[in-house]
Amino acid sequence: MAGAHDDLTALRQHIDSLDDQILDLVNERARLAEGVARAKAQRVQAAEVYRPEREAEVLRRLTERNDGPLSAEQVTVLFREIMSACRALQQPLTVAFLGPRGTFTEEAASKHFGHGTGTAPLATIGAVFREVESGAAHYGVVPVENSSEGVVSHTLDRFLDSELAIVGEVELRIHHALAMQAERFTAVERVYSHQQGLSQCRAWLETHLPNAERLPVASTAEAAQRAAADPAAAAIASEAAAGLYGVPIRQARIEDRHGNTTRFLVLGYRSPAPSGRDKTSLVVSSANRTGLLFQLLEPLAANGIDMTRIESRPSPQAGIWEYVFFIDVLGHHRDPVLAEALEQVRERASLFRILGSYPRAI
Ligand SMILES: O=C(O)C(=O)C[C@]1(C(=O)O)C=C[C@@H](O)C=C1
Repeated sequence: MAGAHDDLTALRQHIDSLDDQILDLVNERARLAEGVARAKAQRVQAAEVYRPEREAEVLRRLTERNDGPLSAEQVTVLFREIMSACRALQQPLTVAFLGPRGTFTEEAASKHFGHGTGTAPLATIGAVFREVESGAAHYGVVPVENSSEGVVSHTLDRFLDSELAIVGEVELRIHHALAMQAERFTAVERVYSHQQGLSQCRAWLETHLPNAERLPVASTAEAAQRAAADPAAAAIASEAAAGLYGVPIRQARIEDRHGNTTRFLVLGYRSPAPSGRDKTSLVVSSANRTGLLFQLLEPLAANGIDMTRIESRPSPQAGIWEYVFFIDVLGHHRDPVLAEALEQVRERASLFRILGSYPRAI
């Protein structure tokens, strides 16, 4: 036994000595980041602290170099937090998100910006846009689509009358938990969640709570708040929301589909420089005519551009049955081939706006 104890002591001493080195190195890195901030401040043009393209480059380089035992995901989480702390030394940033606290959007904002960034919950998607437009927040995070439930149309529509750019995207695996005060499912008379939460757990609810009333509310976090106040209610929410509002989790991971993922957009003023693996979002429209969509998209196909998404929405200005198309393609709008293809689309469209080029989600 004495041998095992000695081993443990020696291992911990070794860990202590590595921790000392890590601490010194992280502080040395932070001093360099402060130097970067001073260098940026001397340039009139590019004074922005947050550089999504540089952060993406750092994370990609390190995950490629990593050969474990830490996973690529763990390395990403660690280095996002290191950069978040370095960024906070340069300038404290505020990120508005679709609240209240405990929403998946808050989780997406923390995943992307790390915990060194201040976050502010806003009640609606429109309010997140306004908070960034007014300068009250530096950036905003809003949901845009879910892998099982489709697009969040309000987010797309809001871009039609906003000057804001897309500066990033975040993908988050969504795990829903059933949280409630009661210990037995038979005590549950109603289940609260966001409409998407109720839909994403439909089969589970049919099996386990067939008789409970399903009540959609504004967010999964609000559902957790309601379950905290009502002993006959359950909430479908994140484990974080259940913990935050003090509602016991009775079953974790009740979503019907295991790959359930939501994509969020990061809103800001200026979209970043190329990172090498980017996506570009645009909105286009034109007077309705035969073959319109084909004509608008033809330059993308002809130039070998990969389209990852297209959504059509009724145009708010034009007559009925006129549409605007929200399109995502791979590449940065400054890449010569994509720039040429986009120019050809612009010539064919009556409405054409690049919403932003930004690093693909990591
Ligand atoms: O390289 C920069 O521009 C920095 O400001 C440094 C740093 C980093 O910590 O690596 C911090 C903030 C930026 O978003 C990108 C990277």
